[in-house]
Amino acid sequence: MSAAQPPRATAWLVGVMVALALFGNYYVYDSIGPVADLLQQQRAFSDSQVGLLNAIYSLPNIVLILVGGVLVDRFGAARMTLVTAAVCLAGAALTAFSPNFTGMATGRLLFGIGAETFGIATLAAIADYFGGRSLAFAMGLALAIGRLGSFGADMSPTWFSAAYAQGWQPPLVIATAFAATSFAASLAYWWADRGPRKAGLLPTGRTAERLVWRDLLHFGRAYWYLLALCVLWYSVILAFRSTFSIKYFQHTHGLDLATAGEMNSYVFLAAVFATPAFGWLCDRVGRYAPFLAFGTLMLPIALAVMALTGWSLWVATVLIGISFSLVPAVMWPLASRLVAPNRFGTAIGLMWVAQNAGIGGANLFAGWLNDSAGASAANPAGYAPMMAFFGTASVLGFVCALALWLTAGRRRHEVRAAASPGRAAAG
Ligand SMILES: N[C@@H](Cc1c[nH]cn1)C(=O)NCC(=O)O
Repeated sequence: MSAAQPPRATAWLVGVMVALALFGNYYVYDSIGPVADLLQQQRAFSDSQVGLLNAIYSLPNIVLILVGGVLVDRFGAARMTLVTAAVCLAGAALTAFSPNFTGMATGRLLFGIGAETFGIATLAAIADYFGGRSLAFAMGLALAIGRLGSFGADMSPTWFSAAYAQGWQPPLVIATAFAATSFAASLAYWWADRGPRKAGLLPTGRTAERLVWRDLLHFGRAYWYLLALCVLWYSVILAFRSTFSIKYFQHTHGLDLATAGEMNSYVFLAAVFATPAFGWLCDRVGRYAPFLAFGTLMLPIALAVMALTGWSLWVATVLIGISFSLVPAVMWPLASRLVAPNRFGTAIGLMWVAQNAGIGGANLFAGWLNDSAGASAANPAGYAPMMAFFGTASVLGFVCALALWLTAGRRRHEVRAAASPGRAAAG
């Protein structure tokens, strides 16, 4: 980090541009769930095909996200944000305008190739401008605006009901317009970044984020618990919330599309406010692992409430909302405490590789389970295997959180790690 920093006003301007770019990107990410039922009715897509439209986002990133991190280090956050936003826009357009499933799937593939590296580039952008001052809060806020995009996608059947009345395509054209907004914001960020970068006010190289291949697997036990938890928790929450939950609410709880989308969206809306608030709270209290364990426990309880009781969907929605706000708010700062600072990039890259494999696999497996059991409005019991799968994975995630707590998350570990980041890895 250079001693001089960009002016605060410039930092916040860049923060706003990056947050806007994330908003559009997360809207597109979550744009498939609301049209899942329409794709089945109008284009006769199976659940496996719908699952594949989201899985194919994750699958290339099992490898590419490692390359993406290196490219961000080499070419800088602004350029990579711009380039990847353009790739995402092309992918969203291809998804919306393709006449067949293969074209749509190719569009989602392209979007996925751009979007995960875009995620790293935007984190790096915030680190460039807020390193050493309000970094966690700024990252929490940017993530929160991204969640607002996910909320918008879920609310879209209500907000853009006329578009949905015309069929599956107009909602995806709207998603393309949001991808264009994301590209425009990335362009504005790239433009605003030129001055401070030329003036030498930004880091010239992020060696701490560079991948060191020979060190790739040399992390402490606690890190591996966190990685396993990241895979299990994100696989359940994203495969369920972003792909199958709206359909599940429609078919098993008798909600119409707009109400099901709204119900799903409240999880994201809660996260908009709660994610930065929980991050702030953990920083104040100085404890992470207990909050993480609590957040992960909420997920299996929510799934059990949905699958096994006749309770209002509100109960499960509140529980998932807590989990979805708390776990990401704690996971990324905790990761920085579990590994040495100069290996943080490698650690996140590896976590996202495994996370993408998990999300892709969970989407495919859940779609296959639904198809095999004939899950539909006429056969709501057919969703039971999918819920059992998600329930089991989320319980295993909680077990990993407990193991992490015992290994490196006791008060003495966390106090020591605060004094010297990365030391908890030894615990
Ligand atoms: N690797 C991303 C996956 C993602 C989730 N939503 C959009 N992309 C990630 O983990 N991001 C952090 C997050 O919690 O959104």
